[in-house]
Amino acid sequence: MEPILQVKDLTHTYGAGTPFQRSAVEHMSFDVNEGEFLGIIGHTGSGKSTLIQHLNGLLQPTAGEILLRGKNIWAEPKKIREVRFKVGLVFQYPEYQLFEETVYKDIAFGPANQGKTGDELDHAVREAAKLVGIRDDQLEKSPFELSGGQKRRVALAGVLAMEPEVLVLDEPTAGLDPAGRENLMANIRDYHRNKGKTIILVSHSMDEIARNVDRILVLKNAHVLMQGTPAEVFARGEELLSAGLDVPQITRIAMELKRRGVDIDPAVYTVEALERQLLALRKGGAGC
Ligand SMILES: Nc1ncnc2c1ncn2[C@@H]1O[C@H](COP(=O)(O)OP(=O)(O)OP(=O)(O)O)[C@@H](O)[C@H]1O
Repeated sequence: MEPILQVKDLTHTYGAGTPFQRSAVEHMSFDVNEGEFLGIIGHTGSGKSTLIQHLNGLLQPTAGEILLRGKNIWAEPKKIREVRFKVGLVFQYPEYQLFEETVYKDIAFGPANQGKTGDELDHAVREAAKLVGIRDDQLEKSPFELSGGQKRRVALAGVLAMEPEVLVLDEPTAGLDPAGRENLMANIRDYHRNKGKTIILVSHSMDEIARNVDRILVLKNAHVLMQGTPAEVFARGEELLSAGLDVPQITRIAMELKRRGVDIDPAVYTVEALERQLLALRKGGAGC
């Protein structure tokens, strides 16, 4: 099946032709499959935000292409608005962009712009609110009466209400406490499971990435350093650490056990997988 999104030899240079010229993305290529949950990780300044702003045409490539269902999104620049509806981008700290007087109106802003009216608009708003755990009685409140985590849910609902084919989330859990982070990720996982939509998640947290995604893209200094399933990427734990990146806590423990001579495969990233290996070792030992 054709990938839903293809990034082909993408380069983006800020301030091209000026003394401040800087390439934030250089020759990046990768595909995103329909229904996939892709995680993007990389240290600060590695190019994550620049990359994802190309996926819905907020930034235009200096070189290379973005294909959505096989079509270059800039083939007809006048239609870039449609691309922005199909690829929904939720920025970092999106709650700062809430401005309407009620939660309902804020969620309705995007889908109304898309041309939805009447029952269709009402359904889109209520459905999106439900997906992110905003109750009906909160819809008529001012967004400013809500907690930080709830405000963020409202901003996310505003994008979901546009029913994007691809949802791109830039650090959706930044600044939330551990319970808030896990609650929001649970909503995002449910959305992925129930709607089967493609999600691209940018995160600084290897643990968050490891727990949620099907495939990982690791960026370093404007390039793709590696890509693969979590098992494939974490099998290269030493390389990640020497590139100044993190590994999930479980992988770190497994790597340390391996270093101490325990006969273990360090490419594990879930408690269950580590437990299985340790139990197998114990059984093996008991049989000796
Ligand atoms: N508007 C801009 N003008 C000039 N340079 C920029 C601009 N935006 C980003 N950069 C530079 O491009 C590089 C990549 O930045 P980008 O924000 O894409 O990285 P990032 O991986 O998202 O970082 P973070 O994790 O801190 O959000 C950085 O060196 C940054 O300083």
